Amino acid sequence: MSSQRATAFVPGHVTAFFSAHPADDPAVAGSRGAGVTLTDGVTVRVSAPEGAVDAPEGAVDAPEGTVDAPGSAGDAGETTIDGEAGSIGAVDDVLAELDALGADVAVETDLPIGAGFGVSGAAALGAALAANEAFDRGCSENDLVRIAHAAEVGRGTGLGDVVAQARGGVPVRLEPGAPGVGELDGVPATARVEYVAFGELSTEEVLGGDTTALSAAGAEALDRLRADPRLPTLMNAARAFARDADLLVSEVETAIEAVESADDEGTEGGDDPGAAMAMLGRTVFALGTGLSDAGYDPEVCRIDAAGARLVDR
Ligand SMILES: Nc1ncnc2c1ncn2[C@@H]1O[C@H](COP(=O)(O)OP(=O)(O)OP(=O)(O)O)[C@@H](O)[C@H]1O
Ligand SMILES: CC(C)(CO)[C@@H](O)C(=O)[O-]
Repeated sequence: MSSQRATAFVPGHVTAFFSAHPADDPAVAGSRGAGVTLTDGVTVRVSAPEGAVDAPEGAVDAPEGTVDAPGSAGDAGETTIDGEAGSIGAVDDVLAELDALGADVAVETDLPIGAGFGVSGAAALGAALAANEAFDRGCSENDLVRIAHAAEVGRGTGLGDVVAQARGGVPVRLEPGAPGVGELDGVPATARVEYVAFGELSTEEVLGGDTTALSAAGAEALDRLRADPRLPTLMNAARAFARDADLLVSEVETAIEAVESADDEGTEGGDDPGAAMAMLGRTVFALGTGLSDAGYDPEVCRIDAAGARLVDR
C-alpha cells in the first residue's frame, strides 16, 4: 500500500572500539568492533510529493500538468535538521538510490552531530526506511540497510554504524560489511547510559589517515570481548583501545579518570563498568551512574532494545 508520508526512528550508536576495513565495494567495506545503541536517536520523517507514488487502482487522475508522472522523483525536495535547512550527504545518496529525490526530509535529534553518535548513519537509515514506505518502493529491511550502509561508507562518515543501528542492543560487528556480507553478534545486556559531549572529531579525517595502529588495537579489543561478552569487558577493552589507538582526547581522559576515582570511593566497592570514549567524537559515555557520581551533568538514556524501525508519527 502506498502512503505519502512515513516516519522512522533510528537509535544513536556509540562505537566503543573498531578496526577499519575499507574496500572498493561499499557493501564489503565496513568495520569490526562493538558499541552500544541508544534510546536517544534520530527521527526521520519523509514526505513524498504528490504524484510521486503510484496512484491506487481506480483513483481519480489528477489534472494534467499539475503533478509528476507516477513514480518519478520530481524536483529536489528539502531537508531540514532540527527545523533548519541542512544536508547530510548520506541521506541525499539514499534518496537518489530509492528514486526519491523529490522527498522532503525532516531529521530531528537531540544528539550532537559529529560527536560520535552516528547521527549521519542514523539519518541515512531512517531516510531509507521512511522513503521506502512513503514512496512504496517495496524494498526489504536488508535492502534498505545495504543502501544506507553504502551511502554512509561512500561519504566517508562511518563504517559500521548503520548495521549496528539496524540491529539495536549492544552490537558486536564480527565481520565488516552490509547484510549478506558482514556478520553481527551482540552482548545480551541492558543498562542506563550517561554521556557528555565536549565537541566534534572528524570521522573523515581519522578514517582518511593511517588506520594500521588503530585497527590492530581494535582487533585486540574484539578478541577480548569475544572471549568474555559482558559489558564490563566491553568498557575495559574500549578504554585500552582509545589509549592504544592514540585517539584519547584530554577532556575525555579526565572524565574517565574522574569516574574511576568516584567508583573507588563509592560504597559499592568499585565494580562499576566505568566510562570510555565514543568513537569518533570528543565524547565520554558511561554505563550506570559513573558520570553523575563523578559530578558531571550528563545526558541520560538507555541501551536501545529494538533497532531501527518505522513509527506511527
Ligand atoms: N550542523 C552540522 N554539524 C556537523 N555535520 C553536519 C551538520 N549538518 C549536517 N552535517 C552533515 O552531517 C554529517 C555528519 O557526519 P559525521 O560522521 O561527522 O557525524 P556523525 O554521523 O554524527 O557521527 P560520528 O561522529 O559517529 O561519525 C556530515 O555529512 C555533515 O556534512
Ligand atoms: C568509523 C566509526 C567509528 C565512525 O563513527 C564507526 O562508523 C564504526 O565503528 O565503524
